[in-house]
Amino acid sequence: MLTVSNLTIQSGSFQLNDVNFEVANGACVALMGTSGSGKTTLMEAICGLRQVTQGSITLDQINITYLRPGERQVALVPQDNVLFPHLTVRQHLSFGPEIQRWSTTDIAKRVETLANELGISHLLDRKPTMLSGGESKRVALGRALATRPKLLCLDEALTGLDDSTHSEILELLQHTISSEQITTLHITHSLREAQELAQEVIHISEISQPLSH
Ligand SMILES: Nc1ncnc2c1ncn2[C@@H]1O[C@H](COP(=O)(O)OP(=O)(O)OP(=O)(O)O)[C@@H](O)[C@H]1O
Repeated sequence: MLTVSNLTIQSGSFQLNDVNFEVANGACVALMGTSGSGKTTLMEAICGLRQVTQGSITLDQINITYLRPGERQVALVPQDNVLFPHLTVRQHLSFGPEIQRWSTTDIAKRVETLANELGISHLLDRKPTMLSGGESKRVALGRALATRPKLLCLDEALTGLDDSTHSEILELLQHTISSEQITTLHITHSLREAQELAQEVIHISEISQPLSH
């Protein structure tokens, strides 16, 4: 379970005050709110990419507030995927497990499982420039899930896809979240998308104190 308690984040002149919410194990919560209300700032703090000034973030009862990003077991899929241009799809899927020094056999097994689950087995030797938007999204998701993180953070990860690719990736996410049994926090501006993917929709204005600039 993800528990965010009394969290305050200062980012330049922007402040997010006293944020409180939970995501139950294996559940998907959609985080909504107006543009500039601090959704990405909050997600980045959970991932360890922004410092917090007060409060705590716990994941399965472990206080991760001050851990380095790589120690948190939290994975992020940003809107623009940010794939590594020089790495193949296989290398993207192996990236996290290699950093965590998994055995070669375990890495090969995990890559095979994920590639099957995400429908990218035929793309394993390609580099990002040879992938479509939907294929790139599958790879970004695979890279995020490779080390079996406890929490998956999706920051407008479905924005910018054409209608049919959007439906295809939404379905894939529903399937993957349930088969990997992963706790998920999903930022979106689409209520329909939020309702289709998440069991609960929360608005940042409801879980924080009024913003001050
Ligand atoms: N590095 C920074 N320094 C100062 N202010 C920043 C910085 N990054 C973001 N902000 C400001 O912080 C506020 C929150 O931004 P954030 O990206 O978290 O909002 P958001 O809710 O995710 O917006 P959107 O829905 O448009 O993506 C905005 O007012 C933004 O201008």
